Amino acid sequence: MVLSSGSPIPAIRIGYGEDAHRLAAGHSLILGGVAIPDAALGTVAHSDGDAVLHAVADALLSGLALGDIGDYFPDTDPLWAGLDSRAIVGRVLELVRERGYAPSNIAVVVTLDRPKLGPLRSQIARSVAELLCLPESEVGVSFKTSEGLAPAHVQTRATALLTRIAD
Ligand SMILES: Nc1ccn([C@@H]2O[C@H](COP(=O)(O)O)[C@@H](O)[C@H]2O)c(=O)n1
Ligand SMILES: C[C@@]1(CO)OP(=O)(O)OP(=O)(O)OC[C@H]1O
Repeated sequence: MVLSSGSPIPAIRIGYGEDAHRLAAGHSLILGGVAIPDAALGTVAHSDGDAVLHAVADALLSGLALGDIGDYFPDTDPLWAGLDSRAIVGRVLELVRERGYAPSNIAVVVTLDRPKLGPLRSQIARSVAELLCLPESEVGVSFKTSEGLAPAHVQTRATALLTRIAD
């Protein structure tokens, strides 16, 4: 199979996504589909504010030049208020598969000062992996602090490797 340009359809494609949310008291903190216990601050967002899943979804979309989640779930649409971000990933996975690709592995970096997330690494990786129908071993999750530079802020970055599964 070739593209209209005459180039072969790529067997693998790389995607990259980011997200950031302000943190405030009285909001929940959900990362990768996991509700973080004992978080003093949570994300201020239109949806459930899951910055890990937003970055992962954007990474998948960008790998196929399909825009970003705001194109599919505008934050001006009341329909998406409080949206469970697992639904965003589910829809994005459908779009990826419709184009003949599937995610092979994902790497996520979360920059957050508190709480310490290391003890939840496996739970978050497993949750993201389940959403993408991947083994846990294919989802890498790293945590960083901002060294106190952004204590009321969560920042996420994700890369996705997409592999062609159909012509
Ligand atoms: N919310 C976080 C942030 C970081 N960690 C872990 O702490 C270690 C040191 O982080 P630095 O930003 O100071 O390099 C690192 O091993 C992180 O995994 C964490 O568990 N939770
Ligand atoms: C998820 C959406 C839609 O509810 O809103 P937010 O929760 O504010 O999150 P953001 O990362 O700004 O992505 C835009 C929107 O698609």
